[in-house]
Amino acid sequence: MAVLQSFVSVHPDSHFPIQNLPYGVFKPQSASPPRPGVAIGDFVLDLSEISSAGLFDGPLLKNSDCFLQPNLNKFVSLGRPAWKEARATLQKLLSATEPTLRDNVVLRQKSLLPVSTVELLLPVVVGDYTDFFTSLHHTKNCGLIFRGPQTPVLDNWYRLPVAYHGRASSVVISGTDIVRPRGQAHPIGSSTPYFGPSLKLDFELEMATIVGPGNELGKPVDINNAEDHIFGLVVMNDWSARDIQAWEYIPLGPFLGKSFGTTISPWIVTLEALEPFACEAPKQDPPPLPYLTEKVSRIYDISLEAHIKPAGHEDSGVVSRTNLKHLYWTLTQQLAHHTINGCNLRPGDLLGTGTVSGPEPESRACLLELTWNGQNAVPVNGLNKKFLEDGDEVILTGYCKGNGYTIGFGTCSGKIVPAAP
Ligand SMILES: O=C(O)/C=C/C(=O)CC(=O)CC(=O)O
Ligand SMILES: [Ca+2]
Ligand SMILES: [Mg+2]
Repeated sequence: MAVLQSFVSVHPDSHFPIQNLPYGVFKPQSASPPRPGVAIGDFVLDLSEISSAGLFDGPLLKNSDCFLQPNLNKFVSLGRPAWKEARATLQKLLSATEPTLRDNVVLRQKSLLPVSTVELLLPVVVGDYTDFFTSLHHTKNCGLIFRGPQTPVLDNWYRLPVAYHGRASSVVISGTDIVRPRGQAHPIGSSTPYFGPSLKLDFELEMATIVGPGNELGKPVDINNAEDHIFGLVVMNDWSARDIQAWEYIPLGPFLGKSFGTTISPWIVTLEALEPFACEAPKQDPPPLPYLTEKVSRIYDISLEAHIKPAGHEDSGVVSRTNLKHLYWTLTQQLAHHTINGCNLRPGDLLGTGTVSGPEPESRACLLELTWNGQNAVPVNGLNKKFLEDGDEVILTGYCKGNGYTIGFGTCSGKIVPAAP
């Protein structure tokens, strides 16, 4: 079957072919109001223009103002039938054989803008952010490093997707500088804690679910309907100060070692675009309780990479290659578990998967694991790196290789700048 093509020319390696159409929010100029868009090749299609031109003409979206909003929260709240209708409309409008937009010079000039000329913003207002801990490999390694060899993975971990409540106010868009946090730490062998800029600043390569329709307070989401609440995924960096974390986290879990910044990629890739890359989730032993047992248990085959561009360098070097399919708990189990006590999720909520470490040493997805808490160095462009230094930039990316096209997430990047004086 011929691969669907757009009239917009798309490089074969582009993350954004017509098969993808991820959603973001942008400003054409710094003074213009934010509006939703989809990425196509090196362009962004302005959905407020497409909506104002009356081209969302399907039954669910024809009278909707969801694309005239400064964020995607309203659109993601509408649910999968509306998402499918929007995707069908946009795939038709952008296809090589459809004249409506292709041959309308005025509308094309208004609505198709080179992405290099626009400012990308957070795609949703994130009301709440939760971070799970669902890679067995990451959990085992952190357990060995922080708690020693007795019981690196506790029994509860195999029975439920462990998580902590993160901080939504410091979720930032790719490209935002990250200020090195200051805090307390307690180096081994020292009797009093230290206060100052973190000496063990790290990244965590993760993905995150963007919640679509929420659930009412007191009404849990059934595991077999959980997918209806997932709009799509982004790549996420849960920046982590390991020295602050190690000293503060017992007994209540991560706090200031993580709440100083969390970066997400600008484009939300929908589950519809990821469908060809769904694969069977790993077998779970012991079997989960009924409320976590799915009729079909799936995850996605998404290659993930972490690169570091050291301060003063022109090029970046890869430090981790992993895959979302290594996770033990599925995205739907994470979401259903989050609501099982009656907790309500709301459109635009962000659910991090946790660090996506795989089984091989090169698939360890943070410096804590790669350097074994600073005991070893990782080579980056001829340098030996332990933790992040001021001026270092971390660039995360994710993609799925299709037959003749790539579905990608673009990049999720951030540069470390010196701590406040
Ligand atoms: O094992 C621990 O004490 C915690 C390790 C983490 O940093 C957990 C975390 O943020 C969740 C994750 O990314 O998997
Ligand atoms: Ca994390
Ligand atoms: Mg964080």
